[in-house]
Order: sequence, then structure tokens, then C-alpha cells
Amino acid sequence: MPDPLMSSSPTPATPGRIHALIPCAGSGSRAGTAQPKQYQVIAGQTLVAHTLAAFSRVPRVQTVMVVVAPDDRTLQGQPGIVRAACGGGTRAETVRNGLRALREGGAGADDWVLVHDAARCLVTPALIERLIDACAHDAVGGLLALPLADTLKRSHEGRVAATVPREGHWLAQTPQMFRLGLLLQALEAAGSQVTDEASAIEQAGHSPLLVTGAARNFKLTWPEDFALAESILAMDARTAP
Ligand SMILES: Nc1ccn([C@@H]2O[C@H](COP(=O)(O)OP(=O)(O)OP(=O)(O)O)[C@@H](O)[C@H]2O)c(=O)n1
Ligand SMILES: C[C@](O)(CO)[C@H](O)COP(=O)(O)O
Repeated sequence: MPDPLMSSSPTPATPGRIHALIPCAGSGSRAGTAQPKQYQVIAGQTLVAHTLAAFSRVPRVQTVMVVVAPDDRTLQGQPGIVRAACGGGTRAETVRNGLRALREGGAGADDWVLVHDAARCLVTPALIERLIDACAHDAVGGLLALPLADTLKRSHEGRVAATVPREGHWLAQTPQMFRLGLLLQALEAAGSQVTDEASAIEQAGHSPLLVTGAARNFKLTWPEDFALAESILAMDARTAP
């Protein structure tokens, strides 16, 4: 009987394989778009299509799984993409359900998983490779992140309460790369409110590796982000070999 969570199975797993898991079940409320933001079209393709294309261009990634909401009818029959319609009410739930689907599809507890927001559609194969190269021999795994470039303020009721030393502060990006078994266990223990995979791994007592990401790998969140992303993609197209 086919697995109801999945439209097709990922490649059979051997220890150390690498899978990508793309949470794509959010509503994009801050973006103010008529449909969930991951389905907005920029530079001729939806955000999620740009994201999936980047992962599909990394040969070391064996499985690319996209996790959509249960009532979502999109992204069916995409060559090379495993679709799981088991998105949850929070990003953490979506990722947890997707990890379970990967496991049920044959991925091993020791396999690596790269979790990446569908909405970070400017990720590049080179950035994905950078994270894999840094983490593949690490005991814990890690994430792309950016050291703060600006002065950091803490606020109280709309006014500055303090200037916080920025040294040692990073902005978490995705992908975030951990062993499937460890990550699933950590997310199950952490509950549905953690905002990234690294937080769950930290709560489990580990210290993820910080790997320098890139400004272009921002998460499209606000209405003005779409035009910025589109202009970066247009520049890519002009400078492509
Ligand atoms: N229940 C959820 C919530 C978020 N996501 C995904 O997680 C990524 C990052 O989340 P975010 O940018 O916060 O997206 P939304 O939750 O959709 O946006 P908002 O908070 O503005 O509603 C997105 O690719 C989004 O589709 C998900 O798969 N399932
Ligand atoms: C995972 C994440 O992209 C790391 O910066 C981010 O936390 C997801 O966004 P959300 O607004 O917290 O869902």
C-alpha cells in the first residue's frame, strides 16, 4: 500500500546520504500576497520553484522533498521532487512531519538532512555546497548564518533601552544540516514553537556549527522583498556564463 504521506519514495538510504527538506506550508501572512508567498511568481517562476531548482543542481543531494499543506494541490508530478502533503500549523510541525515522511520513505537515522525555507528562494548551489562541505564531517551539523553588520539595539515600548554588543551575534539562515535521527528526536522534544532546527538541536544539548551564509540568501517576508529578489535574479541572468 503506498504511503499516504508521499506521492513517491525517496531513494533508498545508506548511512551518510544527504536529503533536502523544504517546508512549504506557510501562509505568508506578513507578505500581504493573495496566495501563500511561496507561490508568488518572480523572474518567471514561483519562489518555491527557484528554491527546488537550486537543490536539484547539487549532485550530492539525493532526495529533494517539499512539504506542502494537506489541502494544497500544487507541485504534483514534479520530476525529481518528492512531495509530502503533511505540512503542520507551525514551521516546526511541518519539518517534523516531513522528517517522519522521509524516515517512512526509507531514509536512515544517520542520513543528513538539509532543511531549507521554500521562501529563501535566492539560495545558490554554491551556498548549499559550502554548508555540506563544512558539516559533512562534523559531529553535530550546522547552519548558514550571517554575523551582524549593524549596531544592535534592544527596545522598550518603541524606544531604545540598550545598545547590545554585536560581537558573537549571528542571524540564522537556512539550509540547516543535521542527522535525520538526531533532528527528529530534538524536534519531537522541543515542541512546535521552535523557529529553526538549530534551536531544537541546542535544546538537546548540542552546539551547531555556524557557517557563513550570504546576504542574498534572505527569507522573503515583507511585500518589498519580492522586487528586491526579482532584481537579484535579473542580475544573475545578466551575469550568467
Ligand atoms: N506552518 C508552516 C509555517 C511556515 N512554513 C514554511 O517555513 C518557511 C519560513 O517561514 P516564514 O517565512 O515565517 O513563512 P510563513 O509562516 O509562511 O510567513 P508568515 O509568518 O509571514 O505568515 C516558509 O517557506 C514557509 O512556507 C511551513 O512550511 N509551515
Ligand atoms: C528558519 C529561519 O529561516 C531562520 O532564520 C526562520 O526562523 C524562519 O522564519 P519564522 O518567521 O521564524 O518562521
